[in-house]
Amino acid sequence: MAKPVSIEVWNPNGKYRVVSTKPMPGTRWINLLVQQDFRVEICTEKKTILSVEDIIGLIGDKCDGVIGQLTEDWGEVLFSALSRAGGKAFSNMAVGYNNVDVNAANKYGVAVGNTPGVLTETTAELAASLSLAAARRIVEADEFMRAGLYDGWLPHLFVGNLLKGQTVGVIGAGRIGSAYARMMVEGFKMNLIYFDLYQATRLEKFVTAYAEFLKANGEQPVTWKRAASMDEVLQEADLISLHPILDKTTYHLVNKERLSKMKKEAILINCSRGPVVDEVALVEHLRQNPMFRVGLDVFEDEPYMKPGLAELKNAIVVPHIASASKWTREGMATLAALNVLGKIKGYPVWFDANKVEPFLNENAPPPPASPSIVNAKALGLPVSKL
Ligand SMILES: NC(=O)c1ccc[n+]([C@@H]2O[C@H](COP(=O)([O-])OP(=O)(O)OC[C@H]3O[C@@H](n4cnc5c(N)ncnc54)[C@H](O)[C@@H]3O)[C@@H](O)[C@H]2O)c1
Ligand SMILES: O=C(O)[C@H](O)CO
Repeated sequence: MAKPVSIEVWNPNGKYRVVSTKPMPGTRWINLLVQQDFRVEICTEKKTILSVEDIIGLIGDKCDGVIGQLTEDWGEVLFSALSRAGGKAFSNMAVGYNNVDVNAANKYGVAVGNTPGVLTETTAELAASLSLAAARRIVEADEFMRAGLYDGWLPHLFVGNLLKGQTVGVIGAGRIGSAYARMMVEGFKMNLIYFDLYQATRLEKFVTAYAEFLKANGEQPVTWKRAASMDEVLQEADLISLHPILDKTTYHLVNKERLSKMKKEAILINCSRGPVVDEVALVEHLRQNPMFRVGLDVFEDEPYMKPGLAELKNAIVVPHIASASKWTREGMATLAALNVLGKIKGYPVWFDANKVEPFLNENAPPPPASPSIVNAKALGLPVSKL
């Protein structure tokens, strides 16, 4: 028997019932649902990570849709509970959906939404921040100052790496990986090497055009290369940032063997998902190679870190905040709510999940569509022609 959980209710007499497993930033997402006759229930439980049992309690006997979080285990048990309650729609408030068993959702005919398009630049900016912080040893230097250890300028004090002219490696050059690559190439004039299963044509065109611009201005042009293998990136790059999705093919993509292929003074950044890196092997590698540095936003067993990581000076660790800008988080909440709203109202799926601007315009009603449903094809859902 599921325990009762505390909730906040908006529009108690609404025709449709939608549950959000967490309070989400902004109020637009609530207003949009309320305007369309939805009763909105928001779980206000203090506990950060809700269990499957907690969520079954929230779903109850009648529930049309749920907005959930990447910390929750959306599998067979939850989708069957949602389906029994008459539910048709679920949306993660996240672009990544490795916490969702999409096959189970398909089995119960539940649409699964995610929130691409609003996280790209914000997440890439955090990866760039970690890159600079690691290259210039900013966290170590900050701790040193606060500890009262600074007693005057010294030629060797906190010497780090110059990024200009070095090579940035991107593994997974999709939306975020490409945005990060552009920032590092354009901002710091780094050369690019990337590995992805698909060609990043727009990124390649951008770097080519930027190289021509630099050359025309009498500056050293930047270069780019699509690597034939991931190992090529590991061997050649001075700074490597991981941006693939997490699935069976990317689990422990960076392991002991691959770490050993990287330059001794390389920097590794992970703003994708923790299990993409074998964190035990990483801790050992950081111990053995004090000049190797990492910047991590995500961890293998979140919210925990593997033993030893927290003590290492050559690691910068932040708590999964890559998407934490106000605009992005409010946008994620809006897109997640509209995914669920659209499916329940019988709207089609938006024609391009990467072009979500019309849904974010606060001065106009959103298009009558679900912005991004990952199993639209499997469920045979119609696509908007707008
Ligand atoms: N830390 C955070 O807060 C945060 C924020 C946003 C996204 N993310 C994570 O970042 C991921 C990527 O987001 P995105 O919007 O750029 O997605 P995306 O789908 O646009 O890009 C992912 C890229 O990874 C590539 N890829 C897949 N398997 C690969 C493999 N085996 N080797 C190399 N490349 C591979 C794909 O071809 C694709 O180009 C999300 O799935 C999510 O897990 C994390
Ligand atoms: O996948 C996502 O959207 C992120 O991890 C949230 O920050």
